[in-house]
Amino acid sequence: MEPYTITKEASGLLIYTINRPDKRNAVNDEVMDGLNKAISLASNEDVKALVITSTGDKAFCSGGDLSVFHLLKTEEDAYPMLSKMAKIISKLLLLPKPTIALMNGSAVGGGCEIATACDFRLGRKGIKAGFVQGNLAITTGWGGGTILFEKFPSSTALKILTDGSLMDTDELSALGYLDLVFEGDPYEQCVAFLEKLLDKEVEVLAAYVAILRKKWSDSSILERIESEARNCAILWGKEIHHQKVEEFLNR
Ligand SMILES: CC[C@H](C(=O)O)C(=O)SCCNC(=O)CCNC(=O)[C@H](O)C(C)(C)COP(=O)(O)OP(=O)(O)OC[C@H]1O[C@@H](n2cnc3c(N)ncnc32)[C@H](O)[C@@H]1OP(=O)(O)O
Repeated sequence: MEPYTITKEASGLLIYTINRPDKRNAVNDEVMDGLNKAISLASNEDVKALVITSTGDKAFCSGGDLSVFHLLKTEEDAYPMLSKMAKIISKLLLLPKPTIALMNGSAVGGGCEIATACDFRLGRKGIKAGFVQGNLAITTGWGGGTILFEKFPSSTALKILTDGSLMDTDELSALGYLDLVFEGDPYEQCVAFLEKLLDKEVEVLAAYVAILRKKWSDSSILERIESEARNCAILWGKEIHHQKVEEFLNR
């Protein structure tokens, strides 16, 4: 089974689908590489927006693949993986096209980091989402914390990160984290949400998005994201993190 698919729709949408439902659509190196490829393809002039979603209805993305990444023991082991995905999420954040996280299932850990980097988040009724990294004695490491502080009031972002809890769609909507809570077919709901956007010329969409991207590219956000990855790597190398991951894997 392919770990991801990339499809171009006649509507102008480019759809990146994580296809690892047996692992709750956890991110491994192949998923990272696929996302990087989709982001590059989204720059093509016939693409109006990039949608990130996944297979099944249990999980949008459960973050880093713990069955693989738990083998990374030291800061030096972990940093290359964290920095690789942080660079991809930075590229997603600054993509000169609108981006949509179509959350067909729960988003946990790095799954929330991917969703937070998108311009819009559409969540299926009944899903949950949470930045659980703190429960694993690490922080976000792919840029999600930096971006959350960029997009939300600092007290809201700090509460979400330090709580580390899974929030339901009512809580996520109250925080302004979800732009739509939907029922029914995710793709149909996504197209309906984007109906007016998809009716605009790609140059108009790109020009509006450029205003937003410039705000970030003028700041030091890329350096701040890299610093987040480095600090996460330091925590990653500590024994308490490995104990917490073992607890999950042996639950
Ligand atoms: C890498 C760092 C990155 C970062 O932010 O920097 C991170 O993402 S750190 C956070 C890593 N993610 C997690 O801690 C989430 C772990 N998963 C869960 O909490 C749950 O699985 C959940 C809530 C996503 C779904 O719960 P549900 O009850 O629906 O499913 P199960 O827990 O029974 O899991 C089913 C199946 O999937 C495997 N699985 C789930 N998540 C992961 C994962 N992140 N990596 C690898 N495998 C995962 C789980 O082991 C089960 O497999 P099975 O073989 O059936 O035991």
